[in-house]
Amino acid sequence: MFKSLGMKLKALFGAKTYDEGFFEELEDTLIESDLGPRLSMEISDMVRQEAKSGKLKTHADFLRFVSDILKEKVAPWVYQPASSPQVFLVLGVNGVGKTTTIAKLAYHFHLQGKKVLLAAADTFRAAAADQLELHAERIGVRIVRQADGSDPGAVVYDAITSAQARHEDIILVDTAGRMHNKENLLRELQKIDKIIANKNISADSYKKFLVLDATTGQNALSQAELFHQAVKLDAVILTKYDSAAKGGTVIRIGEKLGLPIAYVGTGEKYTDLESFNAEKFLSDLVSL
Ligand SMILES: Nc1nc2c(ncn2[C@@H]2O[C@H](COP(=O)(O)OP(=O)(O)OP(=O)(O)O)[C@@H](O)[C@H]2O)c(=O)[nH]1
Repeated sequence: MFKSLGMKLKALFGAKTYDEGFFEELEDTLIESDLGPRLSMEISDMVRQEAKSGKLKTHADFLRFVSDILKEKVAPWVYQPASSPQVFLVLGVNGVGKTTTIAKLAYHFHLQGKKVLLAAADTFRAAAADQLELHAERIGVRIVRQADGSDPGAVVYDAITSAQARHEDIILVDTAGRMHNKENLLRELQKIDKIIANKNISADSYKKFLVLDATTGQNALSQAELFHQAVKLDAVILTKYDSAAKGGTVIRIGEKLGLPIAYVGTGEKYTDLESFNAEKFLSDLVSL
C-alpha cells in the first residue's frame, strides 16, 4: 500500500550518483510522503554522511539505512491486561472511523473471552448511540446509553459503576467527534477524562486512544497535537490503512509527539484490525 515511496527511492537510487540533484530529489520524495520538511532534510543529511563514507553501495544498503532511521521514530503500543475494568477512551474527529474501530475492538476482546461493555458517550450526534447499539447486538456485548443530548460524563460514570458491579473487564467509551465548536468538544472530553480518573481507575487500567484516518496526512498530525494537548493521549489507532495511506504521517506522529501506534484498521469488517507491527510497516513503507 505504500509502494510509492519505496518505488521512488528505488528509481532515485537507479541514478546512483550521490550528487546534489540526488539529495534534492531524495528530500522532495520524503516530503511527498508526508514526512515533513524538517525530518526529510534530517534524513537526507544522514544519507549524505553515510554515502560519503562509502557505506551505501547497493540499493539494499540505501533502503536499509533509511528504514533504520525511521525505525527510531515509531513504536508499537502493546495491550497489557490490568485490573478490571480497563477503560479505553476512544477519541477522534467525525468520520475517522471511531465507531467502527470500537466495534472491532469489542469483537477482538469478546473473542478473547473478556466481558466487554460499550459506553455511548457521543450523545451529541443523533444516531451515534443507535449505531453503537447495533454493533453491541451483533457482537453480543452490553452497552450503556442515555437519551441523545444527555451528559456524556453521566454515561461514562454509569458505565464504570455498572461494570464494577458486574465485574466486567473492558469498557470501550465512544466520544463525540464534533460539537458546536472545537473548544466545547475539548472541554467535554477533559470532563470525561476527569470523571474516569476520579472513579478509582488506576493509570494502568485507563488508556486514551486517538483514532486517526491514515489517509489524511498533515491534518492527522494537527488533530493528534490538539487532542494530545487536551487530554494527554496514550496511543494512536490508524484507520483506512487499506486505502491510500502514505505512511509518513505515522512517523511524524511518533517523532513529534512520542506517541506509539496501537492498532491499524485495514477494512470495514470486524476482523479488519491488526496490532501495529513496526517492522512490517517499515518494510511496506520503503519496500525492503
Ligand atoms: N476502508 C476502511 N474503511 C473504514 C475503516 N474504518 C472505518 N471505515 C469506514 O469509515 C467510515 C466512517 O466510520 P465511522 O466508524 O462511522 O466513523 P466515526 O469516526 O465513528 O464517525 P462519527 O460517528 O460520525 O464521529 C465508515 O464508512 C467505515 O466503514 C478502515 O480501517 N478501512
